[in-house]
Amino acid sequence: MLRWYRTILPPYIQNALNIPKAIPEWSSVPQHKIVKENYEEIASFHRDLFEKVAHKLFVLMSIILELPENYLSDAHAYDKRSDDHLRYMIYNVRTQEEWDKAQGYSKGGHTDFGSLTLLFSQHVAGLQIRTPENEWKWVKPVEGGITCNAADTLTFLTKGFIKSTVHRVVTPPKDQIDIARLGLLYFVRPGDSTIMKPVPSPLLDRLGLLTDEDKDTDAVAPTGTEYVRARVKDVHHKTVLTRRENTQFEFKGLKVENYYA
Ligand SMILES: O=C(O)CCC(=O)C(=O)O
Ligand SMILES: [Fe+2]
Repeated sequence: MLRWYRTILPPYIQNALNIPKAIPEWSSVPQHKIVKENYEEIASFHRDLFEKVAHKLFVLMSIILELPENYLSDAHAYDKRSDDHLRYMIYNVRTQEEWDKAQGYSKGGHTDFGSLTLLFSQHVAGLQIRTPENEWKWVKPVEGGITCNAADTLTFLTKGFIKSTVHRVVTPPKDQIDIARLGLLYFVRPGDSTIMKPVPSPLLDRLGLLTDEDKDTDAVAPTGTEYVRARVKDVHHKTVLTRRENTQFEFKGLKVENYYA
């Protein structure tokens, strides 16, 4: 589970350290020395992030969806087994030529795989989001702020009512190009006990978004963990990157657009 791994870019360009949730199920996952030495602080920060930020956002969304207010938070509960993780990610200093190479794969943007991504504000610009009008906009750093991206499993659970943010990381402005860009992110994902069926929201029903199959409590669907792992495998576990812009990824009826590689 602990992975220094390549995301969609070559390792000289970008490295990530993933730290799974601090729950007994993941206690035997090997830890990097720096994580071991600071684990108490990391573990309480991890849980706080869920309880003080993600939980509240889920409550707001549940209220909007006219569901019991803990509905979405329970579906992503911190104590339940799921592949949530904190990620330290560094974009090493690179030349314009290296940025160009990397952006060949990332310029179309992407959506995140889980339900919510919390990104701690940092001062090296790079993150952009795509507006509904298909324009790219810089995400401005907000001192002490957290940028929150809605992601694909939340889109599935709400039948597209909450839409994944399409985003990308581009070359920082000229005066920041020689500064390494270190980010801290928290990925919230549905786990083993969350079945990937649309939520029974009266609002979604009134909007005509729920089909008879969506409302059939006996209909079979993958768990959050199954879906997320299939998606991770499709994007990250490869030795050769192939262009997949304008294609779709589909797993057991759950479909998303590939905007990049
Ligand atoms: O580094 C960033 O600002 C965003 C990274 C990102 O989009 C991701 O890891 O999914
Ligand atoms: Fe992302």
